[in-house]
Amino acid sequence: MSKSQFFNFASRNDLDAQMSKDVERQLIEGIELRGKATLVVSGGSTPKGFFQMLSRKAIDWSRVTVTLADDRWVPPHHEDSNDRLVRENLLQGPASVARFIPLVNDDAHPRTAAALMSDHIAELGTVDVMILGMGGDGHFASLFPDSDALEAGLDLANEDTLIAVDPPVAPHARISMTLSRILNSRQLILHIVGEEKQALLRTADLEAAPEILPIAALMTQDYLPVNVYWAP
Ligand SMILES: O=C(O)[C@H](O)[C@@H](O)[C@H](O)[C@H](O)COP(=O)(O)O
Repeated sequence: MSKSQFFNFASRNDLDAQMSKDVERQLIEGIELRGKATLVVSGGSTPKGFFQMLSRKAIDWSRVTVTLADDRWVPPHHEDSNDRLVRENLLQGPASVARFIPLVNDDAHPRTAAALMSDHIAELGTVDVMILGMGGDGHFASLFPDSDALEAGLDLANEDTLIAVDPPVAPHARISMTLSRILNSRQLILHIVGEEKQALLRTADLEAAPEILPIAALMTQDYLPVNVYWAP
C-alpha cells in the first residue's frame, strides 16, 4: 500500500472547501518556486462543487495550465464532455485566464489522435496537482476494468502519456492519461464521495489483480502517496 492518507469530511461541501484551499496552496507554491503551475483534473459528477470553489481563489491563474486526466471522445459542446465540464465550472471568474489544454480533437477516434495529443501535453513535465476520481468499478481516469487498453495504461514502463480506450461498458471512446504519466506529479489526490466508493477502497483486496480493480494499481504503487479526500 502506498503511503496513502485519508481525509474524511462530514459533508461534500466541507470536502470541497478544504480541498480547494489545499489545491490553492499547492498551485501558489508551484508558481512561487517555478513561476508556473500545472493542474490536472478529472471529470464526472464528483468535482463540480470543488471546481466552482477553486475557480474563485486568488491565484495568479495566468501562470496556471489546466488539463484533464481523461475525456470522453465527444465534441467540447457535448453534455458528456469533461472539457465542457471544466470550462463551465472551473475556467470561470478569476480562473478564466488559465491556459487549458484539451485532450480531444476532431479525429473520429482517439486511436489516431493519442500520439498527437500526447505532444500537446508533453511539455507539462511534473504536474503540481493531479486530481483523480474513481468509478464504482474501481476505474480511475479512463483506465477501466477488462478494457483492452488497461494493461498498457497501467504499465509503468509505458512511456506514452495518453492512450485511446474503448471502455467495455461506459459510453464513448475515451482518451486517458497512463498511470506512468499520472504518477509524474508532486501531489496526487483521489476525490471520491459516497459510502459505496469508500467501501470499495477500504475493503477491496487491493492486492487484487488490477485488470479487475484498476484502483488497486494506484493504491499499491510506491512512487507517490495518494491523498484520498472522501465525504458521504
Ligand atoms: O471521465 C470521467 O468520467 C472521469 O474522469 C472518471 O474517471 C471519473 O472520475 C469517475 O468515473 C468517477 O465519476 P463520478 O464522479 O461521476 O462518480
